[in-house]
Amino acid sequence: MKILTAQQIRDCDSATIEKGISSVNLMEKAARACVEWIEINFRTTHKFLIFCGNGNNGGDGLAMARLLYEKGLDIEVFIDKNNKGFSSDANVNLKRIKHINGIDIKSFSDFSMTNKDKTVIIDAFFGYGLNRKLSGEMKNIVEKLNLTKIPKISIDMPSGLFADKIVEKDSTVFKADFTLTFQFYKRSFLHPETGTFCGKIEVLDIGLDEDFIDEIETDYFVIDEDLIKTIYKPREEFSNKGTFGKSILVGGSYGKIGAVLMSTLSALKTGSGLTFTIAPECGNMIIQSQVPEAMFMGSGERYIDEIGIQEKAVYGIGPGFGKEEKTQKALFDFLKAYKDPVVLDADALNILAETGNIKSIPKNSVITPHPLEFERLFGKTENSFERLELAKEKAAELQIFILLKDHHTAVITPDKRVFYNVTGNSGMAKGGSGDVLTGILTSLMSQKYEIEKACIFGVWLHGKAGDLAAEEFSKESMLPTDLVQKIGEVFKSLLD
Ligand SMILES: NC(=O)C1=CN([C@@H]2O[C@H](COP(=O)(O)OP(=O)(O)OC[C@H]3O[C@@H](n4cnc5c(N)ncnc54)[C@H](O)[C@@H]3O)[C@@H](O)[C@H]2O)[C@@H](O)CC1
Ligand SMILES: Nc1ncnc2c1ncn2[C@@H]1O[C@H](COP(=O)(O)OP(=O)(O)O)[C@@H](O)[C@H]1O
Ligand SMILES: [K+]
Repeated sequence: MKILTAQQIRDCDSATIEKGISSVNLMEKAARACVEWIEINFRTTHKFLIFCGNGNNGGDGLAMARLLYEKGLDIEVFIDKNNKGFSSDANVNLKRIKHINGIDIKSFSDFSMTNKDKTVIIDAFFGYGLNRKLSGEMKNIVEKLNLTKIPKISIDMPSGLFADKIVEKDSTVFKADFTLTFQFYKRSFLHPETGTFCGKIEVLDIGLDEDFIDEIETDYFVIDEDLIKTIYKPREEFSNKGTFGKSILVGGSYGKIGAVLMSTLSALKTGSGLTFTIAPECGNMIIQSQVPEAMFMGSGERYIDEIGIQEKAVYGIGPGFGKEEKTQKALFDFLKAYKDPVVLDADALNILAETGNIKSIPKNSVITPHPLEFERLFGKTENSFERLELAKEKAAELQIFILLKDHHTAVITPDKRVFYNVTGNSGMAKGGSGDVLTGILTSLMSQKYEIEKACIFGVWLHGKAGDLAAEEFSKESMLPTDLVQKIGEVFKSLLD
C-alpha cells in the first residue's frame, strides 16, 4: 500500500472530486465510513462528544454528528465559536446540524468531565491540514481531553500530528485509542515518537481515485497482505532439498548458543532445504539435540575462529557471535573472500562498526540493526525520522538493504525506497526475536526469493507469526520460540 504525503493526499482528493463526486459528498462518504466502523466496534456506546475544528476534518466530525444522531445516539458537538469561519464543506455540515433540535452545539470551553458513562470522544479538530502546533484554546482542550479515561477516536489523524514529519518535543497531540484514517497510512503513524498517539489504526476505504493512486509516485509503502501474496511462492512439488537452497547460520559463543539455535530453527521452519549451523564446539550437543534437522559444523571451542565457505549457500551471520578477537578475524577473512549477499545481524554488525569495516559488507547484503546497532554503525541522529533518512543514504552508498528494526520495522532498499512493516507486537520485545528474524531472512534468500522480496516477506512473516503467538500465549508470555512454531500457520494462511 502506498503512503502519500499530505500534499499528495490533497491532490488525490482533488482528482477524485474532478472525476465527478462533489467534495461535500466525499466528506459524507468519509463520515459514513467512520460511522459504520463505530457501529460495529462501539455497539454499547450511547453518547458521542464530537470536537470539530474549522477545516474539512471538522467537517467530517459535523457530518458524523448528524449520521450518528440519525441512528438514535446522543450527540454533543463542540466547536470554537469564535473562529474566523469554517471551510465551505464544514459549513454545509454545520448548517445541517443546526436544523436538528436534538444536537447540542457547544463551545470547547463548555466541556466538563462529569457523567461520562458509555461515552466516546471523537477528535475531528484537525487532519492533514495542520500547519503549526496546537496553541491557545485548542491546546487547552486537547490537554483536558487527554486526561479523561473516556475512549477516544481520532478522525483521519490524531490532531496535533503532521502527516509526514515529527512534532516538536513539547507539542500537544490528541492521544487516541483508535485512529480511523482515510485510504492511506500517514508516515507519522509508523514512527515511535508520533505513532504512539494513534492507538489502533483502521484504514477506511473512501473510494479515492484509483487511477490517481496507481500513477502517483512515492518511495514509501506499507507492507500489506496484497503485496505479500504477490511475493509468496507456493512450494514446487517436483522438487528436492536442493531446490530450496542451503542456509548457513553462523553464530553462538559460550553462553549464547541459544541465539544461533533460534536462527537455525527459524530458517528450517521457513522452508530452507538444507540448513547448517556454524558454531563453536561447545554448542554441538545443544544444537544437535534441539534441532536434529540441522547439520553442525564446529569452529573453535568456545568462540568461532573460522567461517568456512561453501558454494551456493546463503550465510546469516551474527546471532550470539560475540566479539572475541579470533571471531572478529574469522569475520574479516570471510568478508574478504566472500562477495555474495549475506545477512548480517547483532555482533557481526557491532564488530564492523567498532573496527570501521562497514565497507566490507558485500553488495546487496541485508543488515538488520536495531536502533542502537544502527547508531553504532552510522552515528547518532536526533529522532527516528532522521535515522530513516540516514539509513536511506547509507543503503544507497553501500548498495545494501537495511532493515531498521523497531515496532514498525522499515525495509530500506539500495534505491532508497522504504517499506514499513505493520505486523508484530510488543510481545516480541524479548531477546531472541531478532535471531529468529535472521533465520527467516537467510532461509528466504536461500530459497531464491529476490533479496528485496525476501526482506519484505521476512519482516512481515516474523511479525505475523509474533501476532499469532501473542494471541495464543499473551504478549507477556510468548517466547521467540513460540513465534517460530507459528511460522507454519502463517504460511498456511497464504494458501487460502
Ligand atoms: N479534501 C477532501 O475532499 C476530503 C477531506 N477530508 C478531511 O479533511 C481533512 C483535511 O482538511 P483540511 O485541508 O481542511 O485541513 P484540516 O481540517 O486538517 O485543518 C485545516 C484548518 O485548520 C487550520 N489550522 C491548521 N493548523 C492549525 C492550528 N495549529 N491551530 C489552529 N488552526 C489550524 C487551517 O488554517 C485550516 O483552516 C482530512 O484530514 C480529512 O479528515 C475528508 O473529508 C475526505 C475528503
Ligand atoms: N514492540 C515491538 N513491536 C513489534 N516488534 C518488535 C517489538 N519489539 C521488538 N520487536 C521485533 O523483535 C525483533 C528484536 O530484534 P533485536 O532487538 O535484534 O533483538 P534480539 O536481542 O532478539 O536480537 C525485531 O525484529 C523487532 O522488530
Ligand atoms: K483528527
